[in-house]
Amino acid sequence: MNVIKTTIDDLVIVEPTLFNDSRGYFFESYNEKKLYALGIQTKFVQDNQSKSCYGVIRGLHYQIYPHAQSKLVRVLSGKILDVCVDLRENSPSYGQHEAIILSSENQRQLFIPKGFAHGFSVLSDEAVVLYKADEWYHPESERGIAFDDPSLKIAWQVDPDKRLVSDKDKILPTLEEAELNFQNH
Ligand SMILES: Cc1cn([C@H]2C[C@H](O)[C@@H](COP(=O)(O)OP(=O)(O)O[C@H]3O[C@H](C)C(=O)[C@H](O)[C@H]3O)O2)c(=O)[nH]c1=O
Repeated sequence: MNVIKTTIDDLVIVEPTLFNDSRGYFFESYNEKKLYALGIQTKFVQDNQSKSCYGVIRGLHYQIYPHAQSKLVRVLSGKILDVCVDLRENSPSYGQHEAIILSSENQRQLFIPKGFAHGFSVLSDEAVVLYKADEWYHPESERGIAFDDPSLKIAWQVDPDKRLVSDKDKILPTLEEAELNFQNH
């Protein structure tokens, strides 16, 4: 297992070690001790899983303090473009985003610290996404930013005619309008 830095501090790709043989493959999909040794010292408390068809865009979502969540995202089947927007106050990359391909082919995982809005688009016919969170779901603290906020310039890589977004996500505010309030007081 190793980590790969991205263009945004603290947002890292986790690459598990795969053991391939004539039967198929095996890998440790989660190992708290090895993640700690790699600097991801997070105690996760909840697993989420969603299935989506091609063209779905979920996000951009986050929970505000004190329920802000770190996440560890992976793809059980299919392929997604995982997008994280840095909302951390005073971050040199505030408002910037990373877009990373996660798939059941590359078996890459993405560690997303607190302070990011998270979303993904589905690039395969279907994708099943599993992600761990280090804070429980707290609906009153849920916030979001419009996936198509022009200031973010996110290229979701899906056919606009086949885009499928929830009614809730269609009316999210832009980054400029959003309530942030992540900071650890
Ligand atoms: C997030 C969540 C949702 N729910 C319920 C609430 C709704 O009745 C139903 C679907 O929720 P929602 O439409 O918010 O699901 P997504 O659009 O996939 O939301 C997720 O999308 C992006 C990619 C994220 O990173 C977030 O973790 C999460 O917000 O599940 C729960 O019961 N527990 C939960 O932790």
